[in-house]
Amino acid sequence: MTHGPVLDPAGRPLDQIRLTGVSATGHHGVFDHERRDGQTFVADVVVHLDTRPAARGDALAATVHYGELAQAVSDVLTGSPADLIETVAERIAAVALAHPAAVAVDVAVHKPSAPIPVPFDDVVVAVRRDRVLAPPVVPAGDLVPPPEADPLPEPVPDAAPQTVPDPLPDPLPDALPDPLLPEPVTLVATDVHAVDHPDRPDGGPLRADDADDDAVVEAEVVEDALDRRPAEPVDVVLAIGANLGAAQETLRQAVADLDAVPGLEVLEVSPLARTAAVGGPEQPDYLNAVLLGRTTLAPRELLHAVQRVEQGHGRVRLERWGPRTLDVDVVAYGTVVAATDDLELPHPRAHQRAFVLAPWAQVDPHAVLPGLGGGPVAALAATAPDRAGVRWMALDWLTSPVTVVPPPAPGEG
Ligand SMILES: Nc1ncnc2c1ncn2[C@@H]1O[C@H](COP(=O)(O)OP(=O)(O)OP(=O)(O)O)[C@@H](O)[C@H]1O
Ligand SMILES: Nc1nc2c(c(=O)[nH]1)N=C(CO)CN2
Repeated sequence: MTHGPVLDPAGRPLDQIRLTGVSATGHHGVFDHERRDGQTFVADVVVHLDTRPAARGDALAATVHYGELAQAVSDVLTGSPADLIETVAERIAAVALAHPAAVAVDVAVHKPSAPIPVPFDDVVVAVRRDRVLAPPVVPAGDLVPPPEADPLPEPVPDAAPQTVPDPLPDPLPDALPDPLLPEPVTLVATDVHAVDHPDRPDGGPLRADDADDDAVVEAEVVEDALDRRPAEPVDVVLAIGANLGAAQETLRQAVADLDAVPGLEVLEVSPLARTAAVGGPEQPDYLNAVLLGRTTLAPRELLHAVQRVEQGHGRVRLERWGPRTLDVDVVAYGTVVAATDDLELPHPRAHQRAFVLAPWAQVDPHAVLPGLGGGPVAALAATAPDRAGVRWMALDWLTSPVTVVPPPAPGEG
């Protein structure tokens, strides 16, 4: 394989477990005869890891069991047919990275009998994947049991510059227009002032006495800059998650529901991640995804719109961080930084949540989370405390006719 070493955080090459020449008959390919007749596929896998913890305790559990790895690789080769050996390579990478000790993996898939009309020796697709540049597919067939909660080796975002996406973002456009607020502004508490309100017939400031005369006005109408619509559409990032019911189907529907919100357009949808629940009670794994969109709604209007979508899917709030049919968070609204009683931007916990950051980095590798604690999303994903809980990503989850990730079973995870 032509990839160089993967380095540890101190810049030293990591150890490797090399498994070469695993061969099996598979049915991958775009031609009917390939699907029908099958042919030989061969895989080479190099797992990059620190083998010292295993050697220190002479403990198989602390390393990657090469026998199990070989079986899993063979299962992918013989498993559900894919058109491309690129897809097969990603599935194998996903299997290898399911081992908590694996920091990165090189996979080569050979197809020596490929239907190529000229004499040739071999054709190979070779990929390197790690926990930042994660495989965008789930392995075919059953999920490998989730890894035990062993401590992960230290992340190596700085250590493998040849493979990990550049943690420095592309320069931000100079004039990232923030039509709402001239500069990123921190609103420390609800900042009460009247603003022009788009819903008021005269467009003027909304006042408490705008309410129906017969209605009992119990609360003062309090508005702040987060109620103001932007002069131009603003880029937004939404995170969706679910771990109750038919989670994948709910998330698919939620994407459609959000796109149907007047004033909100969904532009990109991340791969679907299966993630261990973070915080709260014992609960099933989540399915999570991130949507990139554009809105003409005010931030608080957007919050209320996403909350209506949650409610439409039977969301009930019983306990903090409890299981839910659907959660939709506003992760970022342009570059606005604000903290009010009901809305914080960016979302106050987004910077530490791999279940948000990892899918976001997949759909936008150069994304930057604004605000204090923000930074390049791919780099934040690589160090987020729950990064080991991000188990699989499925690329085609919106369109695939079948469930690409088995719905989490109650108590599982
Ligand atoms: N950026 C934001 N996106 C969504 N909700 C927010 C945001 N900032 C503040 N909130 C407030 O958080 C409240 C609780 O939201 P929710 O019930 O979805 O929390 P949660 O999903 O259990 O936990 P977490 O907020 O940690 O994701 C909402 O009623 C909302 O007013
Ligand atoms: N894996 C995962 N864990 C969570 C999630 C979530 O979406 N995914 N949402 C939470 C509250 O929003 C709390 N914990």
